[in-house]
Amino acid sequence: MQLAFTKMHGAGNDFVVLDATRAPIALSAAQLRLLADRHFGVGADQILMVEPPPSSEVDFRYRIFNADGGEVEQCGNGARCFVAYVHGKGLTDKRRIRVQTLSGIIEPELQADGRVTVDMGAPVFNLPQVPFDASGLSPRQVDAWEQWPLDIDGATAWISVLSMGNPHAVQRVDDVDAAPVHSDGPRIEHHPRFPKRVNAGFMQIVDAHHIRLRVWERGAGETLACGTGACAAVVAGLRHGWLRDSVDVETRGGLLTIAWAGPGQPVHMTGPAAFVFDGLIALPDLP
Ligand SMILES: N[C@@H](CCC[C@H](N)C(=O)O)C(=O)O
Repeated sequence: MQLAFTKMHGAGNDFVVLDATRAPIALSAAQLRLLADRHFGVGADQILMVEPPPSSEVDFRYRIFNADGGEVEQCGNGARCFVAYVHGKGLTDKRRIRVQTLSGIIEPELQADGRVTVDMGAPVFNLPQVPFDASGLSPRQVDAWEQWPLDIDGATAWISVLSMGNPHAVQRVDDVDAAPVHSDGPRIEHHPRFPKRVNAGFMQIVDAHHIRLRVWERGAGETLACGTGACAAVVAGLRHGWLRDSVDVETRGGLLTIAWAGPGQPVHMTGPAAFVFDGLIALPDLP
């Protein structure tokens, strides 16, 4: 099968974007893994599939697959690239778009400077909905919100747990460059208390409007930026009283700005979306 694709990135979180608006594209998990493979395929953290709207309520459907081939609910950097893609490829001339994702409707908007702002919806704190199994654990209160003790091979990491449509465990660290992202990240991702696995964020507070963040992503490993991870970290920092209003999130791939007005309110994320190249790949049949 010859497959046309576009390579994009949002703050270094990179994507293979596929246009399934004219004809459906069905790929096996093995084919998705090959597309994402940096040696044998195109290379990407996630594959994004642009599809026709499932109802008149929305303009498009957008599906997200991690590099490991698993379909997931939400992707913040992907949402920005999605908007730049449908606009750049002439699939719509609307600058504000309503998009159906696996975890609900989001509303991204293309700004005049080329950046994209996304209404990511309200964060979810209900633990079974994340999902996180807190049975038998005693939380500690940090300002308005609790942190949970997560046992990692006998050591305790204090984590803030929430969903941005997808699951996140955020911990505060003194120095993000020295954080155990590659050792603890996979342990947290696969921790039995997270039945659907989890994205593990490591956040250094610089000041009340500036954090540095690294994220070990479920199904992709450490990425240069994670949009939902940035939203989750800022929401945690605001609820714990470490941050104020609008916060710049410095990632290894670029800057994201996150604003949140409090529980029940949507999180707004602003950041870049960039085209890299268009291509064609011969994809073998892989069950
Ligand atoms: N890169 C993303 C998140 C992609 C999905 C995530 N790895 C998950 O499994 O939930 C972002 O920018 O939000």
